[in-house]
This record gives sequence, C-alpha cells and structure tokens, in this order.
Amino acid sequence: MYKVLVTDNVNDEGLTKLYEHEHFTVDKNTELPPKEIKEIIHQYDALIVRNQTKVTKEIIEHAANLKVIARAGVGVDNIDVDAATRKGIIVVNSPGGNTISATEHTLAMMLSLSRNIPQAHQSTTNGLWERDKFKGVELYQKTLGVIGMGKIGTEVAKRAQAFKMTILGYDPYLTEERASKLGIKKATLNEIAAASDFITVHTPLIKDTKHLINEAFLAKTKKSVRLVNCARGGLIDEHALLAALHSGHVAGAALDVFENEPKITEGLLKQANVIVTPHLGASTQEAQIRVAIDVSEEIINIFESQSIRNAINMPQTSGEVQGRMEPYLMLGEQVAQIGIQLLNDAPEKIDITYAGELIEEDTSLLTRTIIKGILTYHLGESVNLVNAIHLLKEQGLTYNIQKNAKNKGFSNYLELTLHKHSKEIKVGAAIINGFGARIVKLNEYRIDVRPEQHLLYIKHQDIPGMIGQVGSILGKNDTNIGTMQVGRKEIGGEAIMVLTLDKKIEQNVADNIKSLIGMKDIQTLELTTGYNFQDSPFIEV
Ligand SMILES: NC(=O)C1=CN([C@@H]2O[C@H](COP(=O)(O)OP(=O)(O)OC[C@H]3O[C@@H](n4cnc5c(N)ncnc54)[C@H](O)[C@@H]3O)[C@@H](O)[C@H]2O)C=CC1
Ligand SMILES: O=C(O)CCC(=O)C(=O)O
Repeated sequence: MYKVLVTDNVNDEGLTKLYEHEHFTVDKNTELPPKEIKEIIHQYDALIVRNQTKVTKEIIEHAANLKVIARAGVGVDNIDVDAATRKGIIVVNSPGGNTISATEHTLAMMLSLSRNIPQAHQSTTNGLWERDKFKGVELYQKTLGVIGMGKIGTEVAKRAQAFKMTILGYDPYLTEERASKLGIKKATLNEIAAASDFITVHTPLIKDTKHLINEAFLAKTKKSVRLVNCARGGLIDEHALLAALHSGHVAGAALDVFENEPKITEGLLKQANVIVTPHLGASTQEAQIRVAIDVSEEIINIFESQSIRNAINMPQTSGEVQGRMEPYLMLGEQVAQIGIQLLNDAPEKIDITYAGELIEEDTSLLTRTIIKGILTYHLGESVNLVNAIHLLKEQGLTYNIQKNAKNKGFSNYLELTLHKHSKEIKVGAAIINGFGARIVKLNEYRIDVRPEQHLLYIKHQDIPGMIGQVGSILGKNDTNIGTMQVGRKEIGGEAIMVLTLDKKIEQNVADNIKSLIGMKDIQTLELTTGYNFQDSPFIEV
C-alpha cells in the first residue's frame, strides 16, 4: 500500500482515482504547519501540494520514504527541487491543467485594467455614479508585449489577437518561424519595452527572470504603459513598479501574484490604478479538477507502471523512443556494473560512447542508467535515475559523452571507459539482431558474452590446458558453466576467459582457480538481470 499525503486544497473530485485505488491510501490535511509536515513526512511515499505548502530542504531531508512530490499546478518554485533531486525524489507537475484558466484570468485582468472595472464597481456599489472618473482605453490597435511565449503566453497572444492587438513576443525559445505562424512579431526585451502599450509576463520565476521588470526596464518603456502579472511575484520588482506608478510613467498594473504572498508591498494597494487578485489564475472549477486528475494519474502511473509523463527533474522521452531504448537500458546498467566491478575503485573520469543507430537516439535516460549503475557500486541503493547525475557531480566526477558514427561492425554499439589514475577499464556492448544483448569488448579483447547474473572474468597466460583446469575446478564444486569465451592478443601471450555461471562461486573456489600456474587475475562479477520497482522510470511526452 502506498501512502499519499495532500497538504493543500487540491480538488477532491480530481483526486477520486487515488482515493478509490486499492493500492493507495490518501491523507488530506490542509492545516498542517511545516513543523508537523516535517515530523510525519517519513510515513509517506508521495506528497501532493499546490503552492501553499513550502516543500523545503528540511522537509525533504525528513522524507525517508518519499518517492514523488507532485505539484497540482505549474510553478514548482515552492518546492526545493535541488534537494528533492539530491534525495532521488521525482518532482512532477501538471504543466497544462491550468493553462486556459491562467490565460483567461490574464485577459480578464487586462480588460479590467484598461476599463477600470474593479474601481468602477467599488465606486458604484458605494452609491456613486462616477462616469467621467473611470474613462478607460481600448485594447483595439494597441501593442501587447508578451514576455514568455510558453503555453500561457501563447494562449494569451492568440486571444489578444481577437481584440486586434499587435503582439510582440519575447522568449529565448521563440523562433521566427513560430512567431510568424502565430501571426506575432518576435521581439527583444528592449523592443517590447519601447513599443508596448500593455506588457504581460508569463515566465517561470528562476534566477534569470527575477526582477525581469525592474527600474532599468521600466525606464525604457513607453509612457502610460500598463503591466499585467499573472505568472509569478518576483518577476516584477514591486518597489520599482511603485516608483514608476508614483511618477505617472506606468499608467496601471494588474497583479495576481506577489513577491511575498500573501503580503503585498506597502503602497501598491494605495495606488488607484493598481488592481489585484489573490493568486487566482488557476482558481477555476475546471482547472482544479484537471490538475488534481493529472497528478493522481501521474502518481498511480509512477507506482504501478513506472512511467512518468511530467517530471521536472528527469529527462523526457517519447513513448516511441521509450520502446526503442528499453533493451539498451538494461544493457547500459550491466555494462556499468561490469566496468565498476572490474575497476573495483571509484573512477576519476567516465567516458561513454554511443555508436551506430544509437547516435540518432535520445540517450539521456541511457546515460543516467549507466551513471546510476556505476555509482550504486559504492553509494548503494540511495542512487536512482533522478539523482544519479547530481550525485556524480557532487563526487567531483566528470563524464563525457561521445556520439560516434563509426559502429565497430555492429548496427548499434555502446562503450564505457572508466579511468582511475593510469588504470582504464573498457566495456563494449551491442544489441545484436536475433541474438539480443551481448558484451562484445572487454578492454582490448573482442568477446561475445551474453550478460547474465553470474560472470567469471579470468586473466591468464595463454598456455595449454588452462580452460580444462578452470572447468574441472568449477565442476568439482558443482558449478555449471553456461558459456565460456576466450580472447587473446597473441599466441602464448596474455589472454582472458569470460564464463557465465549458473550460480555464484565461493571465495575458496575463486582462490583455487587463482592458484593455477599462469593465472593473473580472477574476478566474479554479478549483474542485474531484471529491473525492479523505481529502477526504470520512463518519462512519456
Ligand atoms: N497565477 C496563476 O495561478 C498561475 C501562474 N502560472 C505561472 O505562469 C508561468 C508560465 O506558465 P506556462 O506558460 O505554463 O509555462 P511554460 O513553461 O509553458 O512557459 C514559460 C516560458 O517562459 C520562457 N522563459 C524562460 N525564461 C525566460 C526569460 N528570461 N525571458 C523570456 N521568456 C522566458 C520559457 O522559454 C517558456 O517558453 C509560470 O511561472 C507559472 O508558474 C501558471 C498557472 C497559473
Ligand atoms: O495552485 C494554484 O492555484 C496556483 C497555480 C499556479 O500558480 C501555478 O500553477 O503555477
């Protein structure tokens, strides 16, 4: 049974699938203070929040069993994603569940701002009839600058076109082609500042976007510009905005979000031309049901079928790519296990080469799988696909990926090289049509070994009788040999044997083999041959 904790007001109808699922129990408590969440979080496998709960590093550190943090919404700035990643916890969200609601709220705020609707409503309900005081401006033929042309920015732009506005869009990912398809103009921030009558922001709050609208930007804006923020507080420097409102340079602002919610910078509310809502962008029946359904399904999928659609801290792979990459993931993990066991030390540097068909594939998940396989040898079960790269960097290790068109004679090929001082271990592998996974290279030797659970690697002098002696010792100790591969560089020189065994051999058997004349090295290798829960989460797009 998986335990899920819900600490914010997430829609119950949308959570139905989780409530009714036989493998899940859900505890919902929207009154828990942070201290209490910290105390009980170790009991839970998943946590669902909106943006009220701050999922801090402290809470995450106490989350001994947590596998998933789900944000019923878009922005994850209330979650310490770095801390979650370090702990191997998947952070997921509902990227599209509230797009339309946030878009419509933005339009509602822009219209309210242009026609002073909240102020006029207040005045009229107070018994006044101030028709001259609330003269507004039209949107028609005005220029709207949209900063952040993602899902919401794009939908806002489309709807604003219905008002016959000219749209300027700025987003590092906005191409000329997409802008032209949307019928908008791709612009720089400076161009938006100089030409826009209305400016609306739709970016996440990240280091790069904090105070994107600041004193310097406002100084470049057109006089009487109107600003809308239905994305995140902190995108606009509220003090700079206040100064620009005081000076009359900015004609008005419509704000749904604030830098220190629920606090609002003193003075802003005193401005007659500022209209506010308490972070209502996603607050519609439809959006709340949708985001709750999204996170419920996501959690069920992660625990029941190991597939992930919307992770923040994992690479995304399409279902089609996922199907093609599946056999390589197991092979990647096995290659890593062989490499690290042969190195028997922490590597300083890791080189991974993908060749043949693999150069066309999205190999990000495969790389993570290999890194995970390497690190698990020393760091144990705390390593998973979420935190593998993070932990690698934390260990000060570097890794290097090469995609090489030369395929070494195989239609696909992956090679791992682990370096430690002057020692180097190289393991090459391929999926061979009709035969499946094969280890095809060990250091400088060409081999052909099916990666099975128990392998025996032997390095020896190439002298007659060696194979027989090893076989005889294993036979006497009741150990069946599945396959045996030998490789040598030159007759009488150094050679290797790689055997697949039906069971693990005892140390005394290995010692017996090691004592044979001409024997140089012997290592038992143990490989994973089946994924278990949480080990192979796929991300679907
Ligand atoms: N008020 C509310 O209740 C709601 C607020 N939001 C917020 O709206 C924002 C946008 O959400 P979506 O459109 O769904 O996200 P999205 O991820 O689809 O789009 C964000 C866009 O911002 C762009 N961007 C990033 N840095 C930028 C920069 N420095 N300058 C310009 N563009 C930049 C990205 O390239 C991306 O295209 C998020 O902050 C989200 O949290 C979302 C839903 C409801
Ligand atoms: O849960 C909410 O209402 C906040 C929505 C929001 O800000 C987001 O999804 O980013």
